This record gives sequence, C-alpha cells and structure tokens, in this order.
Amino acid sequence: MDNELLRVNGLKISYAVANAKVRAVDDATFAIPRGSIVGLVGESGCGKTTVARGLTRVMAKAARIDGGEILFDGTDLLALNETEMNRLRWRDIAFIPQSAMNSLDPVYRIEQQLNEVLIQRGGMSKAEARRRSEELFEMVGIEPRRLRDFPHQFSGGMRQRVAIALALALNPKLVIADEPVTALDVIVQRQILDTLKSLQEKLGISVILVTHDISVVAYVCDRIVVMYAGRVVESGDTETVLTKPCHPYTMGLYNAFPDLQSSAGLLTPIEGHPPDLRDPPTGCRFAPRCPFVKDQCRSTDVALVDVGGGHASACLRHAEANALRKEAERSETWAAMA
Ligand SMILES: Nc1ncnc2c1ncn2[C@@H]1O[C@H](COP(=O)(O)OP(=O)(O)OP(=O)(O)O)[C@@H](O)[C@H]1O
Repeated sequence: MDNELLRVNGLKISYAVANAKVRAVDDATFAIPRGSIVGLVGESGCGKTTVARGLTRVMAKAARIDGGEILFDGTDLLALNETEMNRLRWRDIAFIPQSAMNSLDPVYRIEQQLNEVLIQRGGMSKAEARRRSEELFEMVGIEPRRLRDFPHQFSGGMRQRVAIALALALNPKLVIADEPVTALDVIVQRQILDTLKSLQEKLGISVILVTHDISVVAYVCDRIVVMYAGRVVESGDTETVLTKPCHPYTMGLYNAFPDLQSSAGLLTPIEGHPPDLRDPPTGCRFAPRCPFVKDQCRSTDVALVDVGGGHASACLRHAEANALRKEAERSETWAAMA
C-alpha cells in the first residue's frame, strides 16, 4: 500500500547455536506507515532486536534470514545484494543500536564520527559537513560547540541525543531505535522521547522504536507491534491496542509496567518465563502463562487475524476479548498462574 513505508511479511530469522537452531523470529508480519512512530514491544528475548537488525541486514554472524519479505518503499530488501543494501543504510534506513555508547566510538570526537557519515557516505565537502553537523546538533538540542567533545564528556541522555543526530545525518526515511531510553531515568526518558517524536513529525519520517517497556510505547507511539516468543501476537494503533487489547499477553504486559506520566500504581507481573526458542511449545506460545488458556490453544497454531480497523490479534479467544479484559484487570487472575 502507498501509505506504507515498510511491510514485513512472514519474516523468519534463526541463530545457529551448538547443535541447535534458535528460531528467534518466526513468521513476523507487520507494517510501518509513512510518517509514523511504531513501537515494537515485548519481553527480553522475544526477538525485537533480531527483527530490528534483520531489517538492516546487519546481523550477528550466527543469524540467518530463513524466509519472508521486507518491502521497503516497494523494494524487497531480501532480494538486494550487499552493495545495494549498503547504499540504503544511513541514507534510507538508519539504525540506533541498543546502547548509545555502542554507536559512538569512545576514541574519536563526535565531529569526526559525524564526518565519517556525512563525508564518506553522504559525499559532502568538509565545509558542508561542518554546517550539517551544527544543524543536526541544534535539531537535537545540543550546543554546536560541543561537536569537538568526546562521547565520555556527555551524560547518558546527551549521548542518546548525539546518537539520534548521527542517525538523522543523511535524512533517512526510516530510523530504527533499539531501546533508546532504557538506561535513563524517567525525566530524561521523557525528554528524549519528546525530542524523537517532534523530530519525527517535523521531518515526516518513520521511526521504529524497539522497547521492552509498554509505557514508552503508550507515551510516544502511533502504532504498536507486540511480540512474544518470536511471533507478532498483536498490532494496531496504540490507543486501540492499549485500551482494548485482544491478546492476553498485551493485557498482561500493560499491567506489568508503571505509567511514564504518573506515579506507579499497583503492578502485576506475568508469572513464568517466555519459552526456550530452541524448542518452542506447539500451539499458542503464550499458552503456558495464559490465565485464559483452553485445551485448543495448546494444539492449534494461531494466526494473526484482523479484528477490525487494522487491529490484528493472534488469540483463539479474540471474540471474547471484552470479557477477558475485565478478568485481566484483576491481579488475582494473574496471581492464580503463579
Ligand atoms: N547472537 C545470537 N546467537 C544466538 N542466539 C541469539 C543471538 N542473539 C539473540 N539470540 C536469541 O534470539 C532470541 C531473540 O533475541 P533478541 O535479542 O532478538 O530479543 P529481544 O526481544 O531484542 O531481547 P533483548 O531486549 O533482551 O535484546 C533469544 O532467544 C536470544 O537468546
């Protein structure tokens, strides 16, 4: 569709580990509309980073894309050779890795790191790169005189701003930010998210925000894609998904995180752990932790289905979602699974 910048269809990514295969991403399907900020959310180990890196095709050595499509602006990225793919990185798709420290080299001044992208990849002259660097620093709210500083001279929040400036250097259409605010305190988190959101709107770009924290998605994202054990279990516009979740995992996740904007209420954890992806359970992968599980859930592979208005869920009981949601609001419902 025209208003989609990115469409991921049936993406499968695995890691080869000693004598086994970890299917970290299994049949993931979702879309990123143009000019939107989309949260990719789920517990640690559910495959978010693997998807995010898969989109750029910069992956760990042991990782392999086993199937699916990644349609970016109409082009299937999986059909491109490495040279073609490399041309797209930074210019069209920019990736901000998990810790801003990882994207910044501690031994080089920030100016040099920006120059590397602007001059070597962007073909700018030194003077043009200087002007663009100053402009980028102003955009992310840092005084341009600090361009000559080293990464360690910045606070965690400022380093994250530098990482955003670096990602925006060549005007990409899509920025993928992996846990951009995780290590920061709540006030700084909000400031960084506000900056990211206002730049996304001003520049009209799309952002994929990878996070384990559903309150970060609630605060800043237009749409949400919820992953569990390598699969997309729910997706849709943020307000609909968070006020009317159809998948019990989303219901549980929402109970488990404090609101970014108010002081923490009573939090209810989801008992248990995600499954071992070397040997995932048959049927719905959330079934072992789900308070609403039926026998059928353990044996039926549940597909993601549209439940209306672009809201999709992979729960056999989605038609009963209203009643399940009421149950899910009670902490006793989840405590019974302990
Ligand atoms: N380099 C690797 N080699 C083998 N397995 C890996 C590798 N990286 C990740 N995995 C496995 O793939 C699965 C998905 O991991 P991934 O890092 O994508 O999840 P995540 O949701 O991003 O979690 P986190 O927020 O902790 O990074 C996990 O089971 C993880 O152990």
